[in-house]
Formats: sequence, structure tokens, C-alpha cells
Amino acid sequence: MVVQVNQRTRSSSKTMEGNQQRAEANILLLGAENVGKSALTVRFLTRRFIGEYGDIDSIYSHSDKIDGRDIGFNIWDASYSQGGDEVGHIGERQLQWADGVIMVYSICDRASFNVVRQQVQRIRQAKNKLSGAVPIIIVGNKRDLQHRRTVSSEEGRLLALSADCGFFEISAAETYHGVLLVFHEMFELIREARALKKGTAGFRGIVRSMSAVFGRKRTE
Ligand SMILES: Nc1nc2c(ncn2[C@@H]2O[C@H](COP(=O)(O)OP(=O)(O)OP(=O)(O)O)[C@@H](O)[C@H]2O)c(=O)[nH]1
Repeated sequence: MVVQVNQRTRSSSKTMEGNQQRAEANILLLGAENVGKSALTVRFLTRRFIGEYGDIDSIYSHSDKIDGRDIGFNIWDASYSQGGDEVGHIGERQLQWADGVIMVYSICDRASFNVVRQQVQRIRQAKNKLSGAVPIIIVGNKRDLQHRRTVSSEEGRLLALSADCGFFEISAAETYHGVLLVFHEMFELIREARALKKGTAGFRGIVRSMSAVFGRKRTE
């Protein structure tokens, strides 16, 4: 497995957390093969859908503005790897690095939905031991392929609800907007998780966290 790690990203997310001018967020993308993790990442970075992508682990840095504030997104597009004899292994290093996790499945691939179900459980268990709860958003991708759908929106939403995750159904192939919403919501959840940790979450933050937990339906 090749991992392109930008060293700057690791330290900067810690040092700039409290800075009002610029905030950073480390976001880990997980999910089975072929579900569109790279497509989502590249859409967010370039606004484009290019069709075919490599399958190496990569970490990308990207700047964006939310409500006039500069945000540095560090995105780890993780290939579906094998650790020891376990397929779908999630490395401790990945979890320690991540401020938030986006778990992707394809709405026309039930096996990929089952992978998300298993990985969400593993993250909840592992991350609690490492450093407390981490915000997770579950994304059902390839919404443009309705005729091949094998996982209903309800199932996706119910899984998210039961595991305290946000939920979106999108098509990375069709639109940029849905992908943008996912990353912006992820940043908001990370910000609120940090505020809750520091005990500075306002009423709005608490309400938003509860909404994420109780799973509003989020679609494009
Ligand atoms: N129809 C459709 N195809 C998509 C969509 N997103 C990705 N794809 C296609 O699905 C295939 C896999 O996309 P990738 O982004 O490489 O998937 P991945 O999850 O990164 O795959 P791995 O690198 O193997 O882990 C490619 O052929 C993409 O063009 C989508 O929203 N709709």
C-alpha cells in the first residue's frame, strides 16, 4: 500500500485548532472498493468527475471558505486494505489522525453497505478507546444509478441513526453540490465535537449534534 502523507497536515491540524483565522480538519474516507471514495475526493478538490481513479492511499490538502472563514481540509482517501488477515482493516494510525470519518457505500452494492455497517462498529469501538467519539457521516453514493439500487434510502438512514452518524445520499458523478454539502457538514460536526470536548459548545452546537445523531434525511 502506498501512502502519500503530507507531513504538514499532521501537525497543523493540532496547532491551528483554536485559531479564529484558519481552522483545519483531518477527514478520513473509508468504504469498500469501487464505491466512489476517490470520485468524491476529486469532486470536492477540483469540482470535476473524471471517471477513473487510481487505488493508492493518498492524503490531499485543500483550502475552502465556510462563512467567510478559511478552512484547511486534509483528506485521506484510504484504499480498502487488508491488515493482517482481516479485510477492511482500519489502521490505528488512520484513526488517530482523523478528526472525522466519511464512510462511503454504493447504493447499488449491498456488500459495500455491509462493509460500512461493520466498519462503523469498529470505529466506534476503537476510537472510543483512543480519544473519544469521532463524528461519522455515512454516504450512499451513485444515486444516479436508481435502476440498479439494492440499498434503500431508509436502510441507509436507519444505519446512520443507530450508529449516531450523519447521512447523505449523493451522486459524485452527477453533481458537485451534494459532495460539497457532505464535506461542509463534516467540518461543522468536527467543530462541534471540538467545542463539546472543550465545554464551549453553544445551544446551536448541541442542537446540531443532536440532529446529526437523530439523522435528518440529507439529500442533494
Ligand atoms: N454512476 C456512477 N459511477 C460512479 C460514481 N462515483 C464513482 N463512480 C465510478 O465508480 C468507479 C469507482 O470509483 P472510485 O472513486 O475509484 O472508487 P473507490 O472507492 O475510490 O475505489 P478503490 O480505489 O478501489 O477503493 C469508477 O468507475 C467511477 O467512475 C457515481 O456517483 N455514479
